[in-house]
Amino acid sequence: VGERRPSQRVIQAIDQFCRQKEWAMNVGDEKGMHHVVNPATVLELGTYCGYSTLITLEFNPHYAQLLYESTESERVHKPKRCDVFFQVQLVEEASGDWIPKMRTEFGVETFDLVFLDHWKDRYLPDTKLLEDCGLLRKGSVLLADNVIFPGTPEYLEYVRSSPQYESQYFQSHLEYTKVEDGLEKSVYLD
Ligand SMILES: CCc1ncnc2c1ncn2[C@@H]1O[C@H](/C=C/CNC(=O)c2cc(-c3ccc(F)cc3)cc(O)c2O)[C@@H](O)[C@H]1O
Ligand SMILES: [Mg+2]
Repeated sequence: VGERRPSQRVIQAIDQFCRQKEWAMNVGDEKGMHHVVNPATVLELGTYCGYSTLITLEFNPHYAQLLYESTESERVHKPKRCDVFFQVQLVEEASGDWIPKMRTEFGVETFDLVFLDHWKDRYLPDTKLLEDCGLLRKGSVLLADNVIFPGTPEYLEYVRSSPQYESQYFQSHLEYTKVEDGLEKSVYLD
């Protein structure tokens, strides 16, 4: 998705390294989102090392630098209005601070897909923030990693009990392991 994200060879190298040498918290090659959605405007919460990305929010400068190096994406501090399709836009800020600015700074009306993979206790507050900022539309998809392990119980309870979402669990395994984990896909019904 987008010619600027790390090449498939980089992804394969990351997977091989994490399987054979040192585990890391990438969504991984088994869970991956390719079989779940086909988005246009994507927000990722928690870049980590840029394994999966389009507009991505990352507040740790070390991880942000990793993405710049691996995708030549421009260092975005004051992002101009831009066509977010097929571009990597990294915002080195906390999601809670920047979600309210998405429309004015990026000209984003609504997101087709939000991939939640940052601190697990931020999934629910950031989802509510996206709703309050009007950044979700009928059909927007929230895709959440780690809903079983490490687990996001409050978020899961919310999207599964709220009449505003149609939720579906895609069972898989914690990246590079045999531990159960999975992705929760929640479609916003508005
Ligand atoms: C403040 C809001 C906010 N704004 C912007 N950036 C933010 C942010 N909050 C966090 N970040 C950045 O996102 C990334 C964090 C990701 C957090 N992910 C897991 O904790 C995780 C853990 C396991 C696991 C743990 C323990 C085990 F034993 C096994 C597996 C497995 C997984 O797949 C996991 O995703 C880092 O780059 C943060 O700098
Ligand atoms: Mg994860």
